[in-house]
Amino acid sequence: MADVQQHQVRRVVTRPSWSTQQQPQANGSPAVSAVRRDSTSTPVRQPLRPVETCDLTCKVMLLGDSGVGKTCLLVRFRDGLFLSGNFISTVGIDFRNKVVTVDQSKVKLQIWDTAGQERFRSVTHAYYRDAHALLLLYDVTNKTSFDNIRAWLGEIREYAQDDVVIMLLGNKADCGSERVVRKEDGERLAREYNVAFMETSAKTGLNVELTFMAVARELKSRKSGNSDESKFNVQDYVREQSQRGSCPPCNT
Ligand SMILES: Nc1nc2c(ncn2[C@@H]2O[C@H](COP(=O)(O)OP(=O)(O)OP(=O)(O)O)[C@@H](O)[C@H]2O)c(=O)[nH]1
Repeated sequence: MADVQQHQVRRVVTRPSWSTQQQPQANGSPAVSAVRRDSTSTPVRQPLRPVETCDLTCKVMLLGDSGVGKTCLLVRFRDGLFLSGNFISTVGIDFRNKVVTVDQSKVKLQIWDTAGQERFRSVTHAYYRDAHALLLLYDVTNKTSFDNIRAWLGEIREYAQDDVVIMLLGNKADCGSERVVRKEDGERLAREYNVAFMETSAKTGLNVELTFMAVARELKSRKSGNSDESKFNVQDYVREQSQRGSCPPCNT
């Protein structure tokens, strides 16, 4: 699978960093106050922000060729920003958390941003097995990134759990005149592999919330095993919501 772009600079080197400081306390109680000393050495009590407790933690991985927009999609979802300008390629793997609310339940999404470059593939493979959901991106302005999707799905079959939730995303949908992959081609490929499909834009925010909320809903319904909720189907949900043309309310 060829890397599709050359890059100027490297993003900060990141390593798999499962920091316990970002986890809620085991007993769910709020964190205690910390003591800060000011310039006169008088102790000043500073309340720490309460640690948010969650009903469910899901590991979501972003996959796809280098340059398709994985980091931008994550940043758009988590911070509501678009990283334009020079493309800085991810090195290795990194993760960010975001808590969303699904039907009164707090779902923590641990979103792993992987390097798309081939030389990091062996590093990222090691993380597939733990993932509950995989967002597989191609760039609608880059045919090679689309053609490589079959190879990515092969790797997913090899390294991920059989029941992992997979969503195929055609990113950069805002690039009208540069588009070389038609939406119908993405839909057809998704149907062939029986995975959910959406076109997204990290630049405009198109379908970004919807993507992550659909994943959170699917994983929550699987976890709950509740007869009504277990009827939830991520593909139907995505289809319905995209036809409505708007994102459902998502409380973050
Ligand atoms: N127009 C447009 N540009 C985008 C979009 N998403 C990302 N880009 C641009 O595409 C380039 C690559 O984006 P990244 O998010 O760094 O790509 P990546 O998939 O994380 O790349 P690697 O870290 O190398 O795997 C950047 O210059 C972004 O500004 C989008 O939705 N629309």
